[in-house]
Amino acid sequence: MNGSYSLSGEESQGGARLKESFKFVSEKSTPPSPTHSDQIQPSCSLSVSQVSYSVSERVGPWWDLPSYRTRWTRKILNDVSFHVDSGQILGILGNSGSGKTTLLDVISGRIGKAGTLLGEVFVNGRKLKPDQFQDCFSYVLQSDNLLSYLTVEETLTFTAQLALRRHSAEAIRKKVGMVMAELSLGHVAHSVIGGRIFPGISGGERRRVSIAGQLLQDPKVILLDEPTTGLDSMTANQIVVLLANLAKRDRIVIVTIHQPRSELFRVFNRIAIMSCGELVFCGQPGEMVDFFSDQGYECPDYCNPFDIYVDFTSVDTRCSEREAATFSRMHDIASAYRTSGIYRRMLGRIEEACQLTDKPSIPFKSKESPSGLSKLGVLFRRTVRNLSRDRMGVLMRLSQNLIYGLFVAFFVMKLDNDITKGAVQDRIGIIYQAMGASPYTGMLNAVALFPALRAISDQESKDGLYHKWQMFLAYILHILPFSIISVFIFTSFLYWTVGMYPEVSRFLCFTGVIMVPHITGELLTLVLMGVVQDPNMVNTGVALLNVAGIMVGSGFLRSNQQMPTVFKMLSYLTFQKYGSELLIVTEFHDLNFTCGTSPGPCIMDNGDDIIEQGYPGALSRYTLDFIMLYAFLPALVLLGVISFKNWDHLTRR
Ligand SMILES: Nc1ncnc2c1ncn2[C@@H]1O[C@H](COP(=O)(O)OP(=O)(O)OP(=O)(O)O)[C@@H](O)[C@H]1O
Repeated sequence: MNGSYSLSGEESQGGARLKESFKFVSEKSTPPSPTHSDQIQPSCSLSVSQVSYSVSERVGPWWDLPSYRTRWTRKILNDVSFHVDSGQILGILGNSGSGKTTLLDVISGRIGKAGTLLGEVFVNGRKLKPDQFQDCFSYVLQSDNLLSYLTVEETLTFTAQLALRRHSAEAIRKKVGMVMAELSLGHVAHSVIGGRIFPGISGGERRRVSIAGQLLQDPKVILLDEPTTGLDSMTANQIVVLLANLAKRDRIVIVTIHQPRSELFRVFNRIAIMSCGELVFCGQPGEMVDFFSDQGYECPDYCNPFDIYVDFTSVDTRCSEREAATFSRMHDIASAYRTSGIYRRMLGRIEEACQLTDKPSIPFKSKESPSGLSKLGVLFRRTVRNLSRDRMGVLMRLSQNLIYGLFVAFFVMKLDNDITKGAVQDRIGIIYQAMGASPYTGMLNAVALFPALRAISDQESKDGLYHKWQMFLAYILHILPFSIISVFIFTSFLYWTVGMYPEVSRFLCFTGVIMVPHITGELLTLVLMGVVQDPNMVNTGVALLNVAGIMVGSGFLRSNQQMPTVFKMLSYLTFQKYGSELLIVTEFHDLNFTCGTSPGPCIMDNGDDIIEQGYPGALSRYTLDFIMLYAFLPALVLLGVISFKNWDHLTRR
């Protein structure tokens, strides 16, 4: 080879050196000199030493019982070690499933407890304790979790308010301005992020906002999982160059990347290649060319070295012969790397960092987190601002109960006091509908709005900004005014249109009762979302619970006195029992009926007879029923806090 790699664009200092190193390959000359960043005394170092991660998996699917019962241990990471200093950007390459994300999860301390983790992570030669990972690394996930209706500046300002306590509003504004300038976001500062159904900033800008959110806490080590996925090649390049510039400002940047363009070869200070959970190479770009050439795997002219070296080290599983051959090649390359000077030098640097007598302290992210109450306030304001800008969402929220009320009113028209004209049946029908349907509207709201917020809180809670239960509480606080107004609109229309008991105090009681099933439907959905990820499953669960509650508790399908004891006992656990009893009393107490033109006395001429027949003693339990009904709200809030607080600890993989 005659040093003929086609690296287009103007040559930087590193680029010139790189070209040289390509020539070295063909001439089998001395290894390349260290890069500029290697010569500066680093202020921070990250060493990953002999990290292995394995999980125990079932061999077959659940419908094949014998294999399902058998387990095998799968090694996802195998003895991975590397060392990076501040000022450097490390690019981790590898084919899909090679373990790149798992490696970042391990480094950032987010791997969970499902598998067995061996090895150590050192920062500045100091071994990190489990509770220190979160405070040390910033992690930008593959997908951007941002609130669609906020502007770029608002997004970053709220993040800053969650992360930084001792900063005044002016200091936060300055900090946000600086970070936006660093990431070239000034021109979109007042643009909304955007979502699936309305346009906002571009994909590349969204990525930069995600990165900017992390920079607000001044991390020394930033990990990014495939930040260029889904971006066009030019934008992807710009992102990597930007990350390299971030690294130059005394940070460590580690980035996993698929198919980088060949120009980026000179941008990375270190390149690692992963295959089947092993680090088959980790070194400087020039060293990589030399190493692969020495093994007999030269990169042909005009080819992208990234693609070629990843291909050489990937295992092709399309057929068993190819798999055996490519696995053996990968194994040979990995073994050669482990016996190479590059690997020895890297181990030497880890040892050096760990043996320093005067080790610098661990550079934690800015930990001036505000008090729990302040965080709740920021989360509440952020949620309100985001959701209140969703015009359709707000309109639907406020009108959904009313639309439902229109159906009922149109169907019933006007209530009569004549028993022969359905005076009792129509009233019970309306009460049944109002009790039975209100939880569903609440449930639909939660399923439509909460998953996006939960995704954000998943990420931000792992970043240490707040706890998930705080986001849950902020969401509940934000729904209260909406729920109150929406139910009030519904009951005002229905109550007076169909002609229920014409007394304002009873109307208010009716509204007060209907409020609870509506909010309970939403709360129950949120509580289940704390433990179940799939919103469809939550939907089904809440719907079934509501059906069961109305069946057992309301007394409409079967009289409470006739129910078997077990159902009677269960009915006390349903809000429908207290709500239905209250609505029956509110409507029927002291209501006089007529019996049309039939001769003789009415079988029932007062609503109190209905109450005594179906709900004996309900009149005297009126206040107690109200207390019991409203007790469901704090109980569910408490359950939600517990579920959001604890479920993660139990289920983290
Ligand atoms: N907890 C787990 N249990 C079982 N298998 C797992 C677990 N975590 C990861 N894996 C498996 O480990 C392998 C590596 O996954 P990982 O996501 O780290 O790969 P990757 O290199 O990031 O892939 P991609 O580039 O496609 O994102 C995959 O085959 C994945 O299915």
